[in-house]
Amino acid sequence: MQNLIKPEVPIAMTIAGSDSGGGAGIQADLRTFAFHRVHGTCAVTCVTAQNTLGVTRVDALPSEAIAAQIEAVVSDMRVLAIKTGMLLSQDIIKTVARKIVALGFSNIVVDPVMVSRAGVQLLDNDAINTIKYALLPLAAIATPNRYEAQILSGIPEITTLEQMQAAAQTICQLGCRTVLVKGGGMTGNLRGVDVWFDGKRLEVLQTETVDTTHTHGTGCTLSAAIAANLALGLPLLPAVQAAKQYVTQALKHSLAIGQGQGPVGHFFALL
Ligand SMILES: Nc1ncnc2c1ncn2[C@@H]1O[C@H](COP(=O)(O)OP(=O)(O)OP(=O)(O)O)[C@@H](O)[C@H]1O
Ligand SMILES: Cc1ncc(COP(=O)(O)O)c(N)n1
Repeated sequence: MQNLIKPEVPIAMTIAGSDSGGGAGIQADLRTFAFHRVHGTCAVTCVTAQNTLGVTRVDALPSEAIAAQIEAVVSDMRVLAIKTGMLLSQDIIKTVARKIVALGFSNIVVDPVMVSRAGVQLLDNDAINTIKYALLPLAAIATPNRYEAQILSGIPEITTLEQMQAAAQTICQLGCRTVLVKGGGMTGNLRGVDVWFDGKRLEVLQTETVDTTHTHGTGCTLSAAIAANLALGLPLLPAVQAAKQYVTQALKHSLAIGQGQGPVGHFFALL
């Protein structure tokens, strides 16, 4: 039988939390990597008890356990891109940042998970500052949502395209190579419009607005798809553009499962 997995299959890693409901976090990231034919590895940072209605409990793993997972993978496999997701505590963020520095990785996608789409702050202020000053400067791209962009840029309320663009420019000054301010949480005709900035060039990324409430996991899926595309060798902007197309398709095939916000459909091409 033909061996379908090529020995040179690209490898990516997600450093993120587990979502028991399977819609976001590690579960969404690994499905996204698989869709892109990228071998997915992971370091689990925390375990959430979560479903389509929300999170009922979060348990963090010890920082040493997270560092050991990263070490086990990178000491054995050639990881080409990493994405970070829910890092939960200042201690975990510092551990992950130290590991990234020590390994000298550059294809780092930082999804600065701090505030849910509903606007609920998930991290304390010390942890937020550590993301801002220790992790973001290591990022090839940071992907804040509307609320995270408000915190990172200091713009109190982002409601217009001009404010998204100003936020992207300010966040870039924190030291990340590029930034994508995501517009899933915007309203009206800005819903689903993202702004990308690389220090010089501002791009507005728009596909189509998908009219669905089943949007759980869009942020995780987008950042994982960017990491997969970087592992596949795409330059930054094309990696983001392709990832946005993927999320749009996944949203169009989102799953109306559970009683709340269902997840996006990662494997639409197989349906
Ligand atoms: N209804 C939609 N139609 C089209 N694109 C969307 C829609 N909702 C979100 N997106 C896109 O999904 C991607 C993720 O952005 P979003 O702002 O939803 O991130 P997030 O808030 O981190 O995600 P989550 O809601 O999962 O926490 C962005 O590219 C955004 O434009
Ligand atoms: C474990 C975990 N990580 C991240 C998110 C946010 O996900 P998203 O912003 O994609 O909805 C989540 N709900 N659960």
